[in-house]
Amino acid sequence: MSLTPSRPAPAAPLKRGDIQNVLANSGYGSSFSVGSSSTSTSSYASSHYSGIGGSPNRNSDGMTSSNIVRSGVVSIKEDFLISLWRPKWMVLKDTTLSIHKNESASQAQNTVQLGDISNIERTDLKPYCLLVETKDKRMYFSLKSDEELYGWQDDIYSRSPLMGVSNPTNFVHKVHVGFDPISGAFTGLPDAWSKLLTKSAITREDYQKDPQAVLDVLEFYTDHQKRELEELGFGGSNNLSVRSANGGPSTLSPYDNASAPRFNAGTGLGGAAGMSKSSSMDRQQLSRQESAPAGLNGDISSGPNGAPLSSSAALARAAEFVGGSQAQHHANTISAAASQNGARAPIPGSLQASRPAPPRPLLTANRPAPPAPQGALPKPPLPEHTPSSADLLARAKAQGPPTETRTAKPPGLNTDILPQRSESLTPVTAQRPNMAPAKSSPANTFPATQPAPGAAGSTVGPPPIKPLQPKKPSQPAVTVTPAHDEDKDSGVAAAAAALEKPSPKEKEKRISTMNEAQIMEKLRSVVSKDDPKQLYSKIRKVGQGASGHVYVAKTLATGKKIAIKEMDLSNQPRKELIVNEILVMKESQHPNIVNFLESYLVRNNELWVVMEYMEGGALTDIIENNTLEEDQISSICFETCKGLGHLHSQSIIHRDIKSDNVLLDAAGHVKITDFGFCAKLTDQKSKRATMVGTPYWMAPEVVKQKEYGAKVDIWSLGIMAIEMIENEPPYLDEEPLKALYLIATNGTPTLKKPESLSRELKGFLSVCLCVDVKSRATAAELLEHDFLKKACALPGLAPLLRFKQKQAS
Ligand SMILES: Nc1ncnc2c1ncn2[C@@H]1O[C@H](COP(=O)(O)OP(=O)(O)OP(=O)(O)O)[C@@H](O)[C@H]1O
Repeated sequence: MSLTPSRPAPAAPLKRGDIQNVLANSGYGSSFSVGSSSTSTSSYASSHYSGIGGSPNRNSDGMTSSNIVRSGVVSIKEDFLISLWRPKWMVLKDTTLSIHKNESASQAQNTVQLGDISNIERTDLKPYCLLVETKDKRMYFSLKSDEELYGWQDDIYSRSPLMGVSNPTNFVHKVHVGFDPISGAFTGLPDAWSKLLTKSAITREDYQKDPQAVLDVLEFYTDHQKRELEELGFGGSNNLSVRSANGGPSTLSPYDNASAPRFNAGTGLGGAAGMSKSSSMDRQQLSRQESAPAGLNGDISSGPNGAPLSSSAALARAAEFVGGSQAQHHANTISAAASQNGARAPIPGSLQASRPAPPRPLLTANRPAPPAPQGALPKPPLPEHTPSSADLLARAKAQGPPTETRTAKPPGLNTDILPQRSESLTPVTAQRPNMAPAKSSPANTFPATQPAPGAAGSTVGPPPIKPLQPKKPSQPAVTVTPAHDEDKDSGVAAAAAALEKPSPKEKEKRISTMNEAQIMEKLRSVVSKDDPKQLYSKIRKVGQGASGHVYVAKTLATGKKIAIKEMDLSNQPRKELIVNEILVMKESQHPNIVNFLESYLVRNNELWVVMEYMEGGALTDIIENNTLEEDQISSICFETCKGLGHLHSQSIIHRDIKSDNVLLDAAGHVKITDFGFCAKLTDQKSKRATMVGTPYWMAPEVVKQKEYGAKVDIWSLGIMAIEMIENEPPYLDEEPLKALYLIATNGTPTLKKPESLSRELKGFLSVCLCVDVKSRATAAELLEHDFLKKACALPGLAPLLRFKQKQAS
C-alpha cells in the first residue's frame, strides 16, 4: 500500500500480533486499535476486496457497483446496551457504508456517509469488534478475525475525510499506534511512552529502521519498571493494572508517569551493602550512581543543579515519582537501612550498568550515536534478522514503495548483513551497516537524537500513518502475576507466581493462587527442622546479594567450610523466588552448579541456605582484576556450558546467566549459581514468554517478548564470554532504552577488537550469539565446539584468584 501523502490511510502492519499487548499490558488505556490493509477472504465474512479502483465486486445484482470497496457479513449492534447482535451484509463504497439485511437485499437498511464518521476504533465488546461513530450514532461491528477487522477499519478509515485529515488529533490518539515514515514520527503513542522516547537516545533513524522494535522495547521497558515496582510493593495487583468495567484504568498506574523510577532487579530489595571496595555489589552501586542516565532516570537521581543525589535521597525522590505514602515509606525504609549500614542503597535502575562505568558525564538524551564498530563477529549460520517471507511482505507493504525519506532498510532486507549459510563460521570484518553512525536523510533534517516536530506521540503533521501492532487488543484486568500450573506440578518454581507477568498470549494468563501464607508453608516443608546454629559457625561475611548476606562458615562436625546465604524473609517481597531457588538447587546437583546442602528457617523469618563455599567468588570480580587468556575463557565457558547442559537436560532454563552468577573456587572449579529466575519447561509448556533476567545479557527474543526456550541461556553465555574478553557486556554504556533497542535490532553484537581473537573464539561467539534461535547452538553442541577444546585445565584458572590474596593482605 502506498504511503504517499495522497492516501492518509493506515498501511499494513509491520508484524501483526507482535505488539498486541503494548498498551493494554502497560496500563495505558484499554481501547485502541490498529490499522492495516487486508484482503480478507474469510469464509465467515465472505468479504471481497477490490481495492480502490478495483474491478466490480461479485455481489448481488442490486449491489454490483464499480465503486464497492469491500463487502461482507458482519454482526452488527447499533447500541451498546439495548440492541442485539444481528448478522447483516455490509457494503463499503467510496463515500458510504451501508447495511443490508442480507447479501441479496439491494435496498440498504441503513446508510452512513463516510464524511460523517468521526471515530473508528477497536473495542472490547467482542473479540474482533469495531466501533464506528458518527455525531449521533454508534455502531459496533463484530468480525471474525483480526484480518477482517483491520481490513474494514483501514478501508473505512482511509475514505472517511474526518479521519486523519481534518481531525487527526483525536483519531490518532484514540485509535492508532502508528508510524509515519514521512515525518518519521510515531503517532498515537501513550504520553508516557512519548516522554520515555523523547528522553531516550533512540534516534529518528532508529525509528525509521525498525519502528516495531522501538515499540517492543518501550513495552519491555515499561513492563520491566512495572515488575520492579511490584517487587518493592509499590504496585502489584491492587493498584497497577486493575481496570474498571468499562475498560479504563480504575486506579492510577505509576507507569503513567514517564519518570517512574526503576529499581534494582534480582530477588527483591536492592539491599544495603557492606562490602569491600572491590566487591561486585559495591561496584554495582557505584556503577548505578555513576551511570544513572539523566535521560531516563537522571531526573530522579540528580539534584536541582544536576549534581547526583545521594542514593537515599534519590530513592526517596523516586518514591515521590511513584507517589503515595507506601512508596515513600519504602524509600525511607531502604534509605534508613542503607545509612545504618554505612552503605549506599542502589539508585533505582536495574537496566543500568552493573559494572563501574568509565568516568564520564551522565548520559543524556542527546548522547550521540556510538561510533561505528571496529569489527564484527563471524556471521552466524542463519541471517540474524532473517524475517519470514510474511514478515518481509508485511514490512514491505507497511513501508510502501521506497521514498526519499526512508533512509534505512529494515534489517531483514539489508543484504549487507545477511550471512551466507555456507559461510556460517567464517569471520567477517565488515562493519555492520546498521551500526553505522546515524545519518540524516534529506527529509529528516532534525538532529538524530532530538525529537522533531511530529515525533513520538506528536499529533502534529498529517498522515500517512504507518500503523503498528499493539501486541494484543485492550483487555480487561491484567492483574497479579500468575504461576504456571505445570511449574507447580513439577515442584520446581512452585511459587514463581509473581515472577511471571501475564504473558502476551491470552492462553498463558493465569492468576496466582499462592499467597504469602502458602509460600511460607511451602518453604517450611522444604527446610530442615534442625537448628543451624548447632551445626555451623559463621566465620565472616563474603558477599552481599539483593536478598541477603552470604557468609563463609565452618561445619562444626567436619570443619569443612561452607557458604551460608542468610535472608531476612520479612524484607523479601519476592519470597517465591527464594523458594524457587531452593527447589532448583536441591534438584539440580551437578559439579558445575553451586550445590545446595541444606536450608533452615530460623525464628520463622530468617532463612539460611547452606551451599558449597566458592572462595574464588564471582567471575565478575575475576574479570575485573585480570586479563583472561583464551584458554581460560574457554575453560570457564566449557564448565559453565556443562552446568547449562545439565540444567537444560532437566528442562530448566536458568534465565540469568552472567558473570555475577558464575562462581569459582580455589581449585578453579566453575559453578553456576543464583537460581531464583529459573523456569521449568514442561511438555505442556516448552516455551516461555516471561521477561526475566538482566537486560544486557538478554537474548533478543526475550527483549522482544517472544516465546523463548533454553537457548536464551546460550545467548547469555555468549555475552558472558564477551564480558571475559572486553570486561563488560555490549551496550553497557548505552542509555538503557537505547541498549534495549540495540539488543532487539542489532543482532549479533560486534566486538571491539575482533582481530585480537582466535577464529575459534569468534566462531564460538557467533554460534552463541546467533539471533536466529534455531541456528543458535545448544549446550550439547557447544561442548563439541573447537573453541572449548582449547580449555585449560582447572588449575590453570587458579592464578586468576591471586588478586584476592593481594586484596586480603
Ligand atoms: N556459595 C558461595 N560461595 C562463596 N561466595 C558466594 C557464594 N554465593 C554467593 N557468594 C558471594 O556473595 C555474593 C552475593 O551472592 P548472592 O547469591 O546473594 O547474590 P545475588 O545474586 O546478587 O543476590 P540474590 O540472589 O539475593 O539476588 C556473590 O556475588 C558472591 O561474591
